[in-house]
Amino acid sequence: MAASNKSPPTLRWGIIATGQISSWFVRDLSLSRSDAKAKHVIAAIGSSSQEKGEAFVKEWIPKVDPAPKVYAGYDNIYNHPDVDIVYIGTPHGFHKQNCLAAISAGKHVLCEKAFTLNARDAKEVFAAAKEKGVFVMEALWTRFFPLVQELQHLIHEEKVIGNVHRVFADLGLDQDLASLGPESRLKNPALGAGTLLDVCIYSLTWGLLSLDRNIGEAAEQPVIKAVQTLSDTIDVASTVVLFYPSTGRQAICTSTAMFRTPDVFCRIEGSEGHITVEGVSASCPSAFTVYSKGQSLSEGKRFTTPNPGFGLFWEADAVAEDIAAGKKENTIMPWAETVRVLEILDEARRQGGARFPVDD
Ligand SMILES: NC(=O)C1=CN([C@@H]2O[C@H](COP(=O)(O)OP(=O)(O)OC[C@H]3O[C@@H](n4cnc5c(N)ncnc54)[C@H](OP(=O)(O)O)[C@@H]3O)[C@@H](O)[C@H]2O)C=CC1
Ligand SMILES: O=C1OC[C@@H](O)[C@H](O)[C@H]1O
Repeated sequence: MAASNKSPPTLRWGIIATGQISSWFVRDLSLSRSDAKAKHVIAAIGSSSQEKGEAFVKEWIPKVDPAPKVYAGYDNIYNHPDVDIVYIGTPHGFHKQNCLAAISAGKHVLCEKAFTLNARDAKEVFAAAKEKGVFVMEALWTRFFPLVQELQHLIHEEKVIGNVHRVFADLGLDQDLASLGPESRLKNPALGAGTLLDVCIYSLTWGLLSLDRNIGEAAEQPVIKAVQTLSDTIDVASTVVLFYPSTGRQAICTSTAMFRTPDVFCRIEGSEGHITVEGVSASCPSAFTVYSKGQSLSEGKRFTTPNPGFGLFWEADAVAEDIAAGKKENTIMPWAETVRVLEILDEARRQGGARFPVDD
């Protein structure tokens, strides 16, 4: 095949919010990578205050040249002439309004997980995006890790462990919620607090991706069984069981705010063996090991791929390629998949009892 001489696309980002995930995201955008599939320009940053925005640039991307323009408030980002796409790193409860504002200004959007507080709101955002003709994606970064792509290939195409029948996936954090004020995004139900939207979404991702090669509308819809441990109205622990009646396969997807999950956070069991997945958390896998039936711990085959940053640049590259190709949604995280996952989360909260004011 002839080598392509097309240069990688350039995407100009406007960042709203300067919290933890935005800091990781801009750091990853600014990485120098020989295999980058896109050139990322951090054009502008919007924060609750000018000082906070400037401190963020100084701390996280001091060497980016030219330095991004910093603004107090988010409106300047939505309307910025040098911004192609708005990255939304606010708490869950603001995602819908931030997305709608960016879309209304004609910008593409990459919005952090959980995309909205419920499936109804996500559908509203996608309807607005469709009408405006812009690209929108939920930043479910884990799905874009080459390691996760490789794992899906080995499970579903090569069937390295035969037929998968059971999955355990956990994301637990020791969050010391008692020390946080009621306004914290981890405590305030109006912001979508609770482990379900914050971290169980990753455990669910492992269950869904391991048990079905299809996503979105093509996926088999599992039966959902859920329980939640509540503190006031937010969940401090959730267990969501996915049950696929066609074959009886099941996933046990869990989260907690009271205990940090050890490195091995997921086990995928099949008729011919099993796979363990490890990493700092289910959001950020670093390796997996495939064991054929009967193999001991030392006999498994370990897979790993280098991650020179936090691992957020893979989704950013995918977005840039999609936008350059004129696409409005991404095939790894299409709109229907975001809605499907939120419908599962809605059902888990209906059964488990966690409520958000927006539900009423
Ligand atoms: N932390 C993580 O590891 C990851 C988080 N995410 C997702 O990213 C989103 C943000 O999470 P994270 O970065 O941890 O959150 P942080 O609390 O660290 O940051 C959120 C930022 O949102 C802005 N903001 C606007 N209004 C409010 C408000 N009322 N309360 C708090 N913050 C507000 C603030 O930025 P400013 O003052 O600049 O406007 C704030 O710094 C969530 O959807 C989360 O699920 C995704 C992957 C990983
Ligand atoms: O997405 C996330 O992953 C890691 C957690 O620390 C964080 O609370 C969450 O938002």
